Amino acid sequence: MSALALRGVACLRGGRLLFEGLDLALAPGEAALVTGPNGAGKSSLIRIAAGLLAPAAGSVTGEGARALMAEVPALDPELSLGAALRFWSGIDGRRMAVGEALAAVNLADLAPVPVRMLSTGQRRRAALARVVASAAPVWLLDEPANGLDTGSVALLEGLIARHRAAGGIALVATHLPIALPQARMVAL
Ligand SMILES: Nc1ncnc2c1ncn2[C@@H]1O[C@H](COP(=O)(O)OP(=O)(O)OP(=O)(O)O)[C@@H](O)[C@H]1O
Repeated sequence: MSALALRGVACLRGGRLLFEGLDLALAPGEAALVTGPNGAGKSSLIRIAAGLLAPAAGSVTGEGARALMAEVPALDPELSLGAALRFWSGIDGRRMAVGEALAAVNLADLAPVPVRMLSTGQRRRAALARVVASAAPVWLLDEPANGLDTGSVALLEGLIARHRAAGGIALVATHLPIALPQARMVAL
């Protein structure tokens, strides 16, 4: 089961109120697209939903594990891509999921290559593989399309669609166009 609900959420950063009174309820299969100009608070909202940043007001509740794809992928640059992903999936008890996740983002061939040698778009897809491997029902994606070419954006859209079709939830912050059919729009 998956669910994510934000009620009356306000965000204060560095003494500035970025937004307030934000309500959003996502049920299984639903998605929301968070948009807004630079500095509007998109990343902050994703961090609030992840439980990494406390809202100044309101609450975040939900059901199911949440997987965060942050702007900087937390993958050890010195490890091979496969080993770096297995570190995290091992913590989730899902080491076996790495091969399938790498194939899902078209990076299977690069599993032996050190993370530091990956290109910008490959790093982004590697971060996505970490989310896929987690099998968490709630995906929190911060600028997932940054650095992706057209084909990789289509791949990202397909993975989100597959995740939703399986009952997952996606909260996506982006300043680039991403096709998320019937997504709620959250304009900051
Ligand atoms: N740790 C912090 N302390 C104080 N202010 C911060 C902190 N982190 C971010 N901010 C400020 O909060 C505001 C919102 O930042 P955030 O990264 O959430 O915006 P964003 O909408 O994701 O922007 P962008 O489109 O540029 O990525 C910015 O003005 C930023 O300077």
